[in-house]
Amino acid sequence: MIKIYAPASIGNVGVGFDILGAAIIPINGTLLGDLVTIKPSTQFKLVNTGIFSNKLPKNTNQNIVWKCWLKFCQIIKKNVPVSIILEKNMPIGSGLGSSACSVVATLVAMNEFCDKPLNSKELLLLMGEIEGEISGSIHYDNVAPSYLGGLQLILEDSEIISQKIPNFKNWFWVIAWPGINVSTAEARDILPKKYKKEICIKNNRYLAGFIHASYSKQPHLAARLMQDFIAEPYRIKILPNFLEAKEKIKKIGAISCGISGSGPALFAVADNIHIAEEISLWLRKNYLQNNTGFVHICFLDLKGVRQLGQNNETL
Ligand SMILES: Nc1ncnc2c1ncn2[C@@H]1O[C@H](COP(=O)(O)OP(=O)(O)O)[C@@H](O)[C@H]1O
Ligand SMILES: N[C@@H](CCOP(=O)(O)O)C(=O)O
Repeated sequence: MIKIYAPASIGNVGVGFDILGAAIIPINGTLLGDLVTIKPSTQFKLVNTGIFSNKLPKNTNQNIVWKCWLKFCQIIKKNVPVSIILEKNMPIGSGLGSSACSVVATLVAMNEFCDKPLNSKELLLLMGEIEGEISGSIHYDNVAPSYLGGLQLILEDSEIISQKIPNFKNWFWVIAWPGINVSTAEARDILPKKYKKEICIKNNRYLAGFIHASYSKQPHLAARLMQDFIAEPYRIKILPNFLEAKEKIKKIGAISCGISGSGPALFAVADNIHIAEEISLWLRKNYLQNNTGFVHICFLDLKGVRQLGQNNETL
């Protein structure tokens, strides 16, 4: 039996549309991501469990887990009959890389189960391809951090797809999902096809500055540069409470705040636990729209995908 956990992630991280992604884990150590368990079987079987399993497509052939299994078998040119349990703990269309969690956990589990026929670059390419089929275009900013951990800079170079960059150890990442869903494909569709030269230059300057500040250990500069000129101005119209919340969170003391992925989740960064707790409390009272919503204070998850034992301890 192989049991794999893939963590939730924050796509874009404000300044890096489709270029930066961060894997996260609540500071209390609870797992925030999907779990996939694979056992040998005589034919393909998929059982969905977990709090958000009732939101998955009813038809197995529409579950990404099935798509991952099929593509994996096609690539290795072998039919591998398995029984899969998907523990769907991440809400779909939340802005926390829910589909990426399922894709990463399934492909890593299949690869382990088959004694690693694919190397990590081949696996990541496949993860990006499947994520692209769901959201309309390939973007690695959820699958790369969920797979590799930490804060990932997507390079898509001929040799290297993504690399980890330094992070600030005292940053607390508060994430809030209000309990409603936004389709990533739709939130990508509303973005302009073209941007003005000034916006491109400004965006390049801020992103380059953020990477520089991360390497030269300047947290306040890094936080100031975490601004989104590409997606946020267009997505706020589908996230009616976001701007108000951002203003309030900044007043409480967040050093940065933005839309997580394509929303509706948001993230805020605080450089001390007291401010993080105050932000978390305010979000719980004011940003959640129903009792399925949640708020977590997180660290970056530096490990990324991992194998778990029977009792969910990391192996
Ligand atoms: N295992 C799965 N996890 C998440 N989404 C899935 C899964 N299987 C199928 N889907 C479908 O894929 C789409 C994912 O939507 P998307 O908005 O991209 O979610 P997210 O932003 O949370 O990754 C939805 O239409 C959903 O029904
Ligand atoms: N860069 C993507 C990230 C989407 O993340 P998700 O968690 O909303 O799927 C985008 O902004 O479209």
